[in-house]
Amino acid sequence: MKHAMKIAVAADNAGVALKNELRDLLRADGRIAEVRDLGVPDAADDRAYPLLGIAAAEAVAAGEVERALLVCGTGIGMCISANKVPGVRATVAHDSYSAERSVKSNDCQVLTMGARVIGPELAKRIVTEWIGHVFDPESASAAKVARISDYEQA
Ligand SMILES: O=C(CO)[C@H](O)COP(=O)(O)O
Repeated sequence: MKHAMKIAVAADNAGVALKNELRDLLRADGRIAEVRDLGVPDAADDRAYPLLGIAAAEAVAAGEVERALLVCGTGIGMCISANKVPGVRATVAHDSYSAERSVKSNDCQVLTMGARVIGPELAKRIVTEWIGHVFDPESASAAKVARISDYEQA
């Protein structure tokens, strides 16, 4: 049987509506074993994006989940925050090709999006595709990604 992925989702109050839509989409996707919602639950919760983004990235780094999907207003703050966690590679992407290459070229475990940048239907399509992409450790990209890890560990 194919391994079913675990994924964390999180957002600040600017991204929570889109995060909740994407969470529900992922929960209905048979390729996902578990969708862990780290919050915020609704727009009344004004916790700042770094708290949520770092918590999700730490879950990735700890191996509790394979991937994380993070939403804020632009996706940028979540991306910066997640990338501060050692071992985590996060990208903001609002197009199909970038989301695909973030996995295949860069072995990114974290995708971030901006709810003030992208509409829900396009975001859903990109996320559905993103889940299907896998990094090939035998690919020519692997040595390049390893250089990033080497720098981080030096
Ligand atoms: O988009 C955000 C961070 O990148 C966040 O949702 C809003 O941040 P703010 O503009 O600093 O309020």
